[in-house]
Amino acid sequence: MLQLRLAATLRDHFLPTTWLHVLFAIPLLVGAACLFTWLVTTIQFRRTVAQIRSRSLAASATATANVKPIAPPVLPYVVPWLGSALAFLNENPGSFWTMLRSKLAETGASIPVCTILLGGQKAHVVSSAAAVQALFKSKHVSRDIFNHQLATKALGSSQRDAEIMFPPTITDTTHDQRDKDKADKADTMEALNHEFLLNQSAVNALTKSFFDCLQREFDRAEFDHEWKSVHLFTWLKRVMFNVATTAVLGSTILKLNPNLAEQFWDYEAGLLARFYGVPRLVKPEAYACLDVMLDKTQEWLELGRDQADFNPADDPEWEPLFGSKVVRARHRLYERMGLTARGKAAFDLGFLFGLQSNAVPITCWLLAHLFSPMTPAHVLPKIQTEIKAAQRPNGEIDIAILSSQPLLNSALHETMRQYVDSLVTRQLNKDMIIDGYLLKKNDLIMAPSSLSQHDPTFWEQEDAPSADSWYAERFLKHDDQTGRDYFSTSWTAGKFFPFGGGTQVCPGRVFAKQEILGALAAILSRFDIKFVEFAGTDKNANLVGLGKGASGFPKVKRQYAGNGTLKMDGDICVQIRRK
Ligand code: HEM
Repeated sequence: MLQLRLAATLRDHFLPTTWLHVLFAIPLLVGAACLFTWLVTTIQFRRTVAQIRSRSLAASATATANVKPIAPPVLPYVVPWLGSALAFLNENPGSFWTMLRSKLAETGASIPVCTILLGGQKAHVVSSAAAVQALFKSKHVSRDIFNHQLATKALGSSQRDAEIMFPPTITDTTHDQRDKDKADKADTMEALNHEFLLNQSAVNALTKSFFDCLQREFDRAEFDHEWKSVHLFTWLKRVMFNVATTAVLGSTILKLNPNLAEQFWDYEAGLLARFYGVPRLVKPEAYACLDVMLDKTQEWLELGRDQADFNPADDPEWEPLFGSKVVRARHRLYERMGLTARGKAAFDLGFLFGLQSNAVPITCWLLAHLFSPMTPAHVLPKIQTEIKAAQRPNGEIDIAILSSQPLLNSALHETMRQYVDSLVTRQLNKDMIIDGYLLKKNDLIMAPSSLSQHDPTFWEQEDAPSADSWYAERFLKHDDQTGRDYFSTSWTAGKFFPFGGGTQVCPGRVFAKQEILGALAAILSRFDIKFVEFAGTDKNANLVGLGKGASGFPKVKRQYAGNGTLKMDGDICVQIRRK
């Protein structure tokens, strides 16, 4: 009634009849198109689910898995072409995957692969252990499109530099081609990462530099033998960032840009907004520091070029200008590749992202849980005992012993399970069958860590605590013969992959574990720390006390799905003194 009256008023006073019809027809048509899309996609979804159900009944009746592959169900959507893009692009961490999980659970069928439409692009989301493992093993997937988009949109490189840095992956090759590829591979980033990041002696050298710098920072810290109140993570986040940067990239980059630590967390928080092409107007903060950081990084690279220090004669484990061997090797490779100065700076910042964006927040979350009054009281003392067992008589930490401590490892892996939110994304270079589903060439395939790492049907087996809660002992198994607990992840294959998987699994994973455990051990062995209360930020971004109750425990910051480890919104206030 109201609409009709409004139409009559508009017609009589303002608009000619034809315009009025158009004005009212547009929203009606859009609404009808959306309703139609929702109906069609819902019917299609239900039909595929029914097919999946009858397929699994047939398979179990004949006791064979030999069933004809079908296309996965497509999650119903309302807006044509856009599909689930708007829901996917929300900044409430984990919510899209929780919605997807409950939609699939409602069907009552087991659906290990489901397709979502993201702005015209089909993406197959895999969640069963078998499907994720098949993805990691496949030789017919690559990260080419993802890498190019990352380089040009998120890191700020030119198209040309992105093409040089990420040449197209060749997956179907002849014998000759394969031999040629092998020879070419010797001079790639992958080979470089193996030599300078994954090789155990390289990792140990990086860890040693990290420890040396940490030692100096801790000696410099303004803590005495008297108790002092501090917000632990505000202090630690900066210390760890500067120490890891110095150990890996050298101290000069920080001298040239003393605000790198602050700029970095804005750059980091905006990475996926830039990657998804969210306009500057909508999210100016995501772009604000990119140019400044690129300029400063370029300045640092130019200093190196002038001083010709990419190739120091004795290639030391560490020197101030470019830090570690891995960074100097990267710069020599950039030169051979012919990257522009801007491109080199963009990829160095990308490397800094890899180095910092997960290890620092994981260390903070781990400490937050260890000091939280909600964590059972035996956990922290047990971890302190394990750290003590790894201390040499002179107080130094033996990293090999530290890395083999069961509870410490379990707590670290539980923290990664809980907080790493990465989106392993590949494109299909060929039609592929995964876990009985037919996936088409050129589609995307995604393994969201959050979906698998929070799956209650897997993590809550044998009465284990809720998949959404932090449980220090989750990765401990009991050995009846020795009567001891040991740490194990072998039972989690395909369900726990904080470092991604396949040929592009994180090359920094070995160093990351040593760095996090080493930082934790160094803090707990050098300082006495007493938990006072949780802290949160008020409207003016000042830290305020929130008491000791569960509601004060730090929240996760808003971020897009897959932006790496969730960032902490909050802190803990502690009393600290030197031992
Ligand atoms: C807890 C700490 C860390 C986590 C959870 C983590 C996670 C990841 C993930 C999920 C990927 C993508 C893998 C894929 O697509 O399958 C990745 C890539 C990468 N990470 Fe890490 N990472 C961590 C620490 C580090 C550290 C300390 C470094 C550097 C020393 C590093 C360097 C890199 C690099 C260079 C890549 C890109 C590799 C490529 O392009 O193929 N990461 N990381």
